[in-house]
Amino acid sequence: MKPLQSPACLSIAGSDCSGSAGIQADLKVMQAHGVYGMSVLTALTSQNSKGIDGIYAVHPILIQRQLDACLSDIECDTVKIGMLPDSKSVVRIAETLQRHHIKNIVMDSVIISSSGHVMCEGTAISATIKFLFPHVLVYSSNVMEAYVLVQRTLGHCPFTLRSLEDIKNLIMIIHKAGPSYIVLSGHHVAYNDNFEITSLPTTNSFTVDLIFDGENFYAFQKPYDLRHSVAVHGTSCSMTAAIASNIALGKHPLEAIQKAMQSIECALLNIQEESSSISRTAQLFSKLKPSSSNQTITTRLKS
Ligand SMILES: Cc1ncc(COP(=O)(O)O)c(N)n1
Repeated sequence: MKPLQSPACLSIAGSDCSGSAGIQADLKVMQAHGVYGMSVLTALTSQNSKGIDGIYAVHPILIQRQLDACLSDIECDTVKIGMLPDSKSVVRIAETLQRHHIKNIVMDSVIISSSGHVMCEGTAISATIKFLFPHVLVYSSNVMEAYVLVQRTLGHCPFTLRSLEDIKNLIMIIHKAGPSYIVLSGHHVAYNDNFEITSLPTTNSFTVDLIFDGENFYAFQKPYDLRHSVAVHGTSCSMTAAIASNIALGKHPLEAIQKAMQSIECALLNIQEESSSISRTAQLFSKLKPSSSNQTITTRLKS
């Protein structure tokens, strides 16, 4: 049988020893998409579904060496970036990705975990905006982290978030900092019929996920569901890894984002059905698209 040439994705992220977020989630999602996954570890964490109790950052030089080891050897179609613990790592990563002419960068801002733990130094956020954002193709975030990012970009957020229009303005500010496509998950923000944010959701309230491509907004409205208002551990990592995998498979960024959103929706529905067990979004990807194939998969080595 002729070997199948597999697209390759590199994840730059922290380790979640419990296997739900970070590098471990990314590799599971890439595998489920039939994409060859590589990993550059930025930090070790001790965590599980209940919370994080330790973070140990990898030295920036070792981060750079991991990157060079992968990128000098294997053709890489997409790079996915997650947890970046400090500014020195950000600068090294930005410099190394440019040196290797990496074009498709998909970024998830890992600022505060779903369990409420701070995941990076404040200076890492500023360095990300300055050194990485100008090269980012797709930036994926939730409303809260996007707000923190805008505060860091401008020194303050010039408006209070009261309506969907305010959220769109937030996205426009981020777009000016570099990313070509922005996807903002709004699962924990409830709107009323006038598209105003409400802190007292009713059965008529709804949520909106937004995509911006530099010209148009694409809004995906769905009923507000209290169960979705609490982020499931590892969902944002899985979403970004799915976008990166879809782009590696040759999809246009808009299609890649929408496909990833649909996969996450399906995964979250499965989680509701499996309410007695621990929810792992990344694991549920394997149910959506089994990657079992007897064919040999090869990666393209650099000459
Ligand atoms: C290594 C690592 N990277 C990212 C997250 C964020 O994921 P979540 O917000 O779902 O906890 C995490 N908890 N751990």
